[in-house]
Amino acid sequence: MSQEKLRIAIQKSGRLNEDSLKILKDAGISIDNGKEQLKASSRNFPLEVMYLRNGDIPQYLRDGVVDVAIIGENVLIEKGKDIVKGEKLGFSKCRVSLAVPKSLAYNSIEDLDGKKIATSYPNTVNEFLERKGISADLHIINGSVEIAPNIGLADGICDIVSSGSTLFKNGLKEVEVMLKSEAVLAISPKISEERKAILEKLQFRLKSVLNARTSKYILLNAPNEKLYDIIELLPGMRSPTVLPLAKDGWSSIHTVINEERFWEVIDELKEQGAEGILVAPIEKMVL
Ligand SMILES: Nc1ncnc2c1ncn2[C@@H]1O[C@H](COP(=O)(O)OP(=O)(O)OP(=O)(O)O)[C@@H](O)[C@H]1O
Ligand SMILES: O=P(O)(O)OC[C@H]1O[C@H](OP(=O)(O)OP(=O)(O)O)[C@H](O)[C@@H]1O
Ligand SMILES: [Mg+2]
Repeated sequence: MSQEKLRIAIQKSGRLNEDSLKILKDAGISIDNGKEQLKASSRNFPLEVMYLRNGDIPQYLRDGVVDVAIIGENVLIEKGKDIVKGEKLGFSKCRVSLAVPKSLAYNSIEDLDGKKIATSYPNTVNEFLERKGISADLHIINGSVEIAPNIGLADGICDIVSSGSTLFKNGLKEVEVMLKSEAVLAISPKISEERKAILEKLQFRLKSVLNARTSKYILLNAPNEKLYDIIELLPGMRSPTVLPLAKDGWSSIHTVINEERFWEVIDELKEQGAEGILVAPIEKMVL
């Protein structure tokens, strides 16, 4: 059997680390994780894990030192345009935005012309401003960007926003959303054919986990005369399963539904006479 292993980069510590390891675990991949180790192997999947800084990962992918990575899409946009973007992984959702002090009157992007902007994402800001025909003076810093206007370092900032609480605490307001981001799989342009075959297996497993995370298995009881109205609200993977109940004139309907869709139709289901609605998580979903 081939000894070939796929090398994956995971953020060493920070916002992506835990969810990245969790998605691999949910995909049935066990990683022997000595806390201080920078490298680890899976015992049940041909995978070698390298723990790296998120910001360094594009370069490692470019050089082919790692084959694949879990990384914030915003980092790829900033410094990994040549890296292949794979599946979106549904966690670490955020946006990259421009913000200015609350007290500043802001009407349009033109208000930033000639101003000083502090950021860790110079390429993203430059591209955005260029598209808008605006030129600004960028001040590149690596962290605590939101404090810059308060200490007289810049007129505005560009940084990651999620809940908005960091902006709020620093007396800033979000004025332009430049892009939206979440964790993605990123693939080295130098990956070998042999490792690509392992990657395809990994992608298949990740897709099954992601499908399962966004879907629910639902069971409900319905009076037979309402069966078809209820089924219409619940398109299943192929079609819902209908089983007769011991009680005459009633059936049980089982189906798989996107969780958001479930909340959209719940009131209608009840109006149509659905009872005893159970919603259960799905562990894996192979389509
Ligand atoms: N507040 C947030 N909410 C949601 N996602 C976020 C948030 N902040 C950052 N992210 C996402 O998580 C990624 C990692 O962020 P984190 O702050 O842990 O690391 P970093 O400082 O950008 O990178 P490095 O690993 O190089 O130190 C970011 O690139 C972004 O995609
Ligand atoms: O809108 P919010 O929910 O407040 O999140 C946004 C903040 O989160 C990130 O910083 P992080 O906490 O990762 O700290 P860091 O500067 O050490 O990366 C980002 O750089 C913002 O400062
Ligand atoms: Mg951060």
